[in-house]
Amino acid sequence: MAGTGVFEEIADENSVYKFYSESEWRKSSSGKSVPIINPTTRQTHFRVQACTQDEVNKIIETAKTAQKLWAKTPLWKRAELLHKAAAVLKEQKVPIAECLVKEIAKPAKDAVTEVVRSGDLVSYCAEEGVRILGEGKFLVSDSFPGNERTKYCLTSKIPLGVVLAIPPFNYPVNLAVSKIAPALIAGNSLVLKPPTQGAVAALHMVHCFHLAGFPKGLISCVTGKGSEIGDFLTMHPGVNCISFTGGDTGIAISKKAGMIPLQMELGGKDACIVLEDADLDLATANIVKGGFSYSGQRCTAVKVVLVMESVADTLVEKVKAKVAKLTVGPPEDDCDITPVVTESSANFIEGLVMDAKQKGATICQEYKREGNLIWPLLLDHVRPDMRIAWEEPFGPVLPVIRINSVEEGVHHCNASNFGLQGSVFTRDINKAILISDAMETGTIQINSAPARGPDHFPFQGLKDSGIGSQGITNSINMMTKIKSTVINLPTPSYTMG
Ligand SMILES: NC(=O)C1=CN([C@@H]2O[C@H](COP(=O)(O)OP(=O)(O)OC[C@H]3O[C@@H](n4cnc5c(N)ncnc54)[C@H](OP(=O)(O)O)[C@@H]3O)[C@@H](O)[C@H]2O)C=CC1
Ligand SMILES: O=C(O)[C@H](O)COP(=O)(O)O
Repeated sequence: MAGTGVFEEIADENSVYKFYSESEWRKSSSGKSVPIINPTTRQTHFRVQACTQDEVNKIIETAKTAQKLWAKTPLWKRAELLHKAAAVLKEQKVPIAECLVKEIAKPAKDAVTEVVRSGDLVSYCAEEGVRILGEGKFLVSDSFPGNERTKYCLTSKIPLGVVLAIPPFNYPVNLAVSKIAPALIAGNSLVLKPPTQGAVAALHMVHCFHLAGFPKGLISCVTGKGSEIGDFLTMHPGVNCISFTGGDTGIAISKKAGMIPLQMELGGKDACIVLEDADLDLATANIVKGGFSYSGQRCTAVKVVLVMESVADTLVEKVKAKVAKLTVGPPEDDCDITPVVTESSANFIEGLVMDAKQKGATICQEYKREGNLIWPLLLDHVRPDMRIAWEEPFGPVLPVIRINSVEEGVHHCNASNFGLQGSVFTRDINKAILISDAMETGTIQINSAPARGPDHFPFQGLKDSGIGSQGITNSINMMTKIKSTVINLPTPSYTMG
């Protein structure tokens, strides 16, 4: 149960969750709180502190001081603490998962999986950090024209300072630790601003790091609405790096942030191209899993199917049959399709469906909605003049566009503003490689649905889908800077010479 057991101290007497600063759980001096609406009941389920700008200033000041000491902490000790945090996180998977169920309507089993995956991510990050941060480069000067061998250059990776982490609602724990763990192992301090929906699960996760015993001020968590404190945080002169996952907000942040490294993982319109020679059962299974798991609220969800006309009828029939078997209902019952995160999301999704219906798309199932719960829907014969051909619903609604050539499919994919992932189903590996090379996205999956994981794989988006690359190794590298030390010799020196 939230706010009990080891988590007792993180909520106040009115069950308002506190924010985390200087290794203590605190109430905001604003005296205000932000409600978290349960997507299923549409009632306020939790409240978190609405932090003030002064509290943010204090947190960043403390983070700066803490980072200086942390950078002097041996790498193996940093790793040891991360391993401890990972263990506590996994031990506490049940209460944290309960929060995910109530705050973001994540199906019960997936909620537990998110927490366990997060613990594994933290441990892997500790191990990877020990390996890659312990290595540097050694360069000699005589490889560049005109130089003798008089200079030895040693490079190492140094921390950036204070890293600001802003994850989205759909993975408030996993996409938080995917920023926290690399930042910490690399010697940075970390300020987390969790999504409002998902903030309480994130606060529980932060408490696991607290219980692991990280030094005072190294990790902080500030809560409040992104629209109210977001700009203050992202434009704060004390922040040295921003790692953000979310929607278009990230584009706005990248325009406002100062001259600091940015890691942005934004939206996607992941296309799934199905060729005539595809294994249609395999494609069907992946389209349904990829399109409808967590009700389509994944940046890597299959968001448009581009199928060759000759196999389209068969594929659509197979997908329809599988969609009919999806269970729909509350996350507590571990249903496949659960309410989408907010009423405004549900309204947005409905708008896309109505636009497509009005313009002549074939609605394969009856459109049904109760509150935030939208029944899974397949839209066939979608054309490029329909909004759903281009916009991401972030809901259980999947458009199918019938194509007459591979080029048509690749063209549709590349005409999108997004470029996160894509997938292609074919038995011809040569064709698959050519299509993969032609698709302008950060990753192409051959014969499988798009996915971020396993979490050590590089994960990146082109165009409006992001800046930089994630994945454990890339995130650690991104949260460091190269420093060189050059040894200048009085005379040229050649090994064995
Ligand atoms: N590429 C990827 O890896 C992923 C991309 N996404 C994309 O994210 C979107 C859905 O997630 P959602 O959480 O709604 O995305 P948002 O962009 O609305 O929010 C993401 C985070 O930004 C915060 N935020 C809001 N306004 C500001 C601001 N002005 N300054 C700083 N932070 C701010 C939010 O806080 P608050 O909740 O308080 O508003 C939240 O923590 C979809 O478009 C989806 O495609 C989602 C997951 C992964
Ligand atoms: O936020 C998202 O949607 C993810 O980054 C996708 O992760 P997944 O592919 O592992 O679900």
